[in-house]
Amino acid sequence: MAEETIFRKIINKEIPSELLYQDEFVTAFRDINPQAPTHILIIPNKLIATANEIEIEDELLIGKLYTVAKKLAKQEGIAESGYRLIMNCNQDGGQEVYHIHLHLLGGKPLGKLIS
Ligand SMILES: CCNC(=O)OC[C@H]1O[C@@H](n2cnc3c(=O)[nH]c(N)nc32)[C@H](O)[C@@H]1O
Repeated sequence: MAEETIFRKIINKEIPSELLYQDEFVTAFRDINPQAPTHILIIPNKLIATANEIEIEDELLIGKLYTVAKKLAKQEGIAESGYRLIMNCNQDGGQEVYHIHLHLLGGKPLGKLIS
């Protein structure tokens, strides 16, 4: 069984964070070390360690991360200007917290990721 991370404490509101969204399936909060004017993490309340652990029964849940991201992008006023959605997986992908999270980045030109 995958190990719980700091994100469990954020989901449970045991540590302070700016919760932007929470329902029974998904929680979203601002990144503690923002890499853009808008940098939000959107995570499933269910612990899934990495993208490699996403199973067929998680498909609707994963889709929900994107519909919450869309809502937040609109709320942040970056829907039209544009934003980036990233999920890192494991070491080479730069994953640091092993509870999958979708990064929503925007608020400035982000440039080409892979030129
Ligand atoms: C670097 C990309 N790879 C990755 O795994 O991202 C993990 C992301 O989670 C962020 N983060 C870590 N601890 C906390 C915390 O206690 N609170 C908050 N609000 N964000 C946190 C960290 O800044 C990083 O962007």
